Amino acid sequence: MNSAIDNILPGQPDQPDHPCQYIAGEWQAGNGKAFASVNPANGEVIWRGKGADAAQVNAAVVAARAAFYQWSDMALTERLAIVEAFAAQLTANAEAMARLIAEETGKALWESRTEVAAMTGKIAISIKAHNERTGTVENPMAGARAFIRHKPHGVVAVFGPYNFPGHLPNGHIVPALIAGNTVLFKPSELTPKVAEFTVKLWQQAGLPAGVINLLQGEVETGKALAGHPGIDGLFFTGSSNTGHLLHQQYAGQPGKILALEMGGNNPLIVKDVANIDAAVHDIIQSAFISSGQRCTCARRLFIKNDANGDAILAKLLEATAKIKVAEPFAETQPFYGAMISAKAAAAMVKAQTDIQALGGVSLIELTQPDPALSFVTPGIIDVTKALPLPDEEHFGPLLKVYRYNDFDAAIEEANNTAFGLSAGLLADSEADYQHFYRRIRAGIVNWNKPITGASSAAPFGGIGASGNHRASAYYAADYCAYPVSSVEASSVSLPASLSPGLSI
Ligand SMILES: NC(=O)c1ccc[n+]([C@@H]2O[C@H](COP(=O)([O-])OP(=O)(O)OC[C@H]3O[C@@H](n4cnc5c(N)ncnc54)[C@H](O)[C@@H]3O)[C@@H](O)[C@H]2O)c1
Ligand SMILES: O=CCC[C@H](NC(=O)CCC(=O)O)C(=O)O
Repeated sequence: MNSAIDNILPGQPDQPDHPCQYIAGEWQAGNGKAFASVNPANGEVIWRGKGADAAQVNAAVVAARAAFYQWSDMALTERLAIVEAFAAQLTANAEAMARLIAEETGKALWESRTEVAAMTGKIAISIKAHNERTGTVENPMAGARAFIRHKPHGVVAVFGPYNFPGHLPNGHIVPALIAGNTVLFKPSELTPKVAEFTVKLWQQAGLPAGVINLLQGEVETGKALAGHPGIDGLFFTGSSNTGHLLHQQYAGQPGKILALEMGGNNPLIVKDVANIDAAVHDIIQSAFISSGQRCTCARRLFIKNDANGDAILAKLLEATAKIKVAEPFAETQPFYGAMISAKAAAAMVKAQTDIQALGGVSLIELTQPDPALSFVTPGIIDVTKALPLPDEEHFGPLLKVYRYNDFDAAIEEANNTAFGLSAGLLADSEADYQHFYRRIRAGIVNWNKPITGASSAAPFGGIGASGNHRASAYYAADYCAYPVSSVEASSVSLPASLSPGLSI
């Protein structure tokens, strides 16, 4: 196989019918609806293709099923050699992948590079997690051997979001393959180009035909895959709305494993912090990184109604006004680039207008300078007098500020959400943190650190409307395999004494 990068780059806009589906080890054109990927920073179409129709979804499920025994029967070391070859492909093509992510998502190049690093880092972490969490244990037993082992589910579907088109699907795909599953990958329709490149790297790594299948397309493709009776599990990262639909769809099917990684309406409380610049840094990293397009981003900031709170807010406004927002490839890199689409940017402007109508007072107005493009400047809005607000995730750089007098009341309001992904406290007092930790309900709880930038070496997931108790990242190993308990002896033998009432 030729590893020259020209041979593995994804399709271009002048190839509307290019083979963008990868089924049974063959690239083929989609037979479904045409769709396109747009560079959000300049509005140019960068990729065109046709979605997979129901017959292609079925063919991919059949291919994944056919490949399952070959893949799961392989020695773990053999599977790992291929997964590590994928890591090597990623490393060799890291800059191309980072540029693609920046081009397709609008994410600043510096940050896109960190996404690729997270993808590569995922390999060693997933191998460690597989061995640690789903390895083999032998327990002592007289006259036999007792084992705890783990088996792959079979054929699993992976659904990815647009905001980390490489790293987050990779966070399901890598542990699923290590465990011995075969995979059907349905990426976001907003980022098909990154998905195509990723799967080409798997192909280059020597993954056997059918072990990974790529099904590109819009919502119809997603529905056809999620509803296909031939899959054994579905690992989803995306919005809470879609996750809830899938949860309903999977009701009454206890035999299928469903892992849902969804959004949040994440709180960050600030209380009595001496280092105001550091607090402001952590607030900005929490609220505005990736133009606020991270599931972990702080959406609600609770600031104490005192002189310290006033000083932190004043500095926050000053620093936010200076945040550089620009083209992802700008020579002097911006803090963040474009949002995913002009439509998403306009939705943030509308969210702000709606909150203003409910009594919110903008301290810094979020703006979309050019309605044809996807750039938005960060906004901060005081909602203290606008409560109660709808409990929604606004997936962009709009931070809602609540001024509070009482710490417990602030924690109560922080918990006043159906979501429960990330939460944080910036405070100098450890006793305050211990109290906060005991009361707050979230899957990620940080103290004096940003609430974004979670480690792949830790579990990553939320409660409530944020997830279904199947945390990803380090704990992804858990949902990629099921435990099997075995008692084994090399021959049958009569026990030394028979149970009462039995004679043989
Ligand atoms: N908890 C996490 O780990 C995490 C990480 C990243 C993003 N997110 C969340 O993801 C969201 C942003 O991503 P998004 O807008 O791409 O999510 P989305 O829910 O719109 O799409 C996710 C995937 O689901 C597919 N899909 C959409 N509707 C479907 C349906 N009815 N049936 C089957 N498939 C369907 C899409 O094509 C896509 O592949 C935000 O809410 C964010 O908080 C969560
Ligand atoms: O947008 C949501 C993901 C945000 C990101 N989380 C991770 O990268 C989790 C780690 C992993 O899955 O390996 C963040 O916390 O910024």
